[in-house]
Amino acid sequence: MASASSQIMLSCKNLWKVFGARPAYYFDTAGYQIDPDGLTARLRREGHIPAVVDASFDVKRGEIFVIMGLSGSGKSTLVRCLSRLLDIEHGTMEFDGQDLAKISGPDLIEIRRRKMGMVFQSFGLMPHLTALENIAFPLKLQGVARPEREARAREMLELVELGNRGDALPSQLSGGQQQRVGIARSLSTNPDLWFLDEPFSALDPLIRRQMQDEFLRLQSQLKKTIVFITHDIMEACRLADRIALMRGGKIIQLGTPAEILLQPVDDYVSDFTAEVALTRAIRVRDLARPALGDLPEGPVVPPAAPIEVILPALASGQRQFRVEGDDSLVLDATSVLEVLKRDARHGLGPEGGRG
Ligand SMILES: Nc1ncnc2c1ncn2[C@@H]1O[C@H](COP(=O)(O)OP(=O)(O)OP(=O)(O)O)[C@@H](O)[C@H]1O
Repeated sequence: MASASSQIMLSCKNLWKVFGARPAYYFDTAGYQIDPDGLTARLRREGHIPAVVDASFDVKRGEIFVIMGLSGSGKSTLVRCLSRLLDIEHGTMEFDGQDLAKISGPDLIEIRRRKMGMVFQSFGLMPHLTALENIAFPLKLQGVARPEREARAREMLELVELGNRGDALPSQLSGGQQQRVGIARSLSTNPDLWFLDEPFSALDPLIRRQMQDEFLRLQSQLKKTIVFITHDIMEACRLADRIALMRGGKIIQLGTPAEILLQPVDDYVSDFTAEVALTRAIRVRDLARPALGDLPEGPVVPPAAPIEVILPALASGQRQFRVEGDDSLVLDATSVLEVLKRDARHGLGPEGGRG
């Protein structure tokens, strides 16, 4: 079995990023124990912006790790630190056995070019290059020969289902198509760590939803390690394996979507999640419990299905459900009813829910 550490691709401890006149001043005393709340207050008092405050987390191999928070909470700054577009003031970021914070010069360029992929909200395509040329561009920077990079770019175009639009310029493509090109470009170098900063925010809601489905389809094939930023809780709950919720530079809760939705750490988090219809966002496996004694007769439900799928059976009196593929689990009507009650309190019925 793989060791726990090999399942972690990026391990961050006590990261700080501060904007202002002399941020380093506050961190350069060896051996001094930082009091995060005290230091944050002092930084603010003294005209600095603590944009990332003492952030610690691990990103596991193959997971979609979503960083979520309102505007100004520090999401982009954190990801810019992870990709080393910004230098941190304090902390460690272990990636591939090295402290990313300590790498510089050509080694850093190499890591960014070969091991990291990035997609931004503003698609960032070069307007005078075709879709195919845009996708091949990072490989050109790596010195890959033309036939090889074009073959790879064609493969990536197929992957994002734009195989017939390789010759189009960005201006000839829709927003969703441009973002597909951006995604294909960032994947052309086969990165180990894939950063996406609000990649679908500029798209209208319908296209956005399609792109989310597309993204999940891609991920089920590619199994990349992904850090995905969004300010949209619904998007976070749809896509994330785990969510880090930021406020004022701090990670205030880190957990699976179900943990964040069902066990919010405080009122801020529960307000943040109030408009998510749990019957859609919570899955059968989130509420299933170990079966005690004989398994119930009755319907078998897929573990990944949203619990709304069992509502018709619940309405016709079914009280227990078996979980497909795992005979040790059952789902009880009582736990589902709790979720229904919470949705009703927030005006989110099974039909009217927005999640
Ligand atoms: N280059 C900079 N100089 C000074 N302050 C900055 C700089 N970049 C970001 N900030 C500040 O840091 C804080 C965090 O900003 P950041 O852009 O990371 O937030 P965000 O959560 O990504 O917001 P949004 O969703 O609006 O992009 C904000 O107070 C912002 O004003």
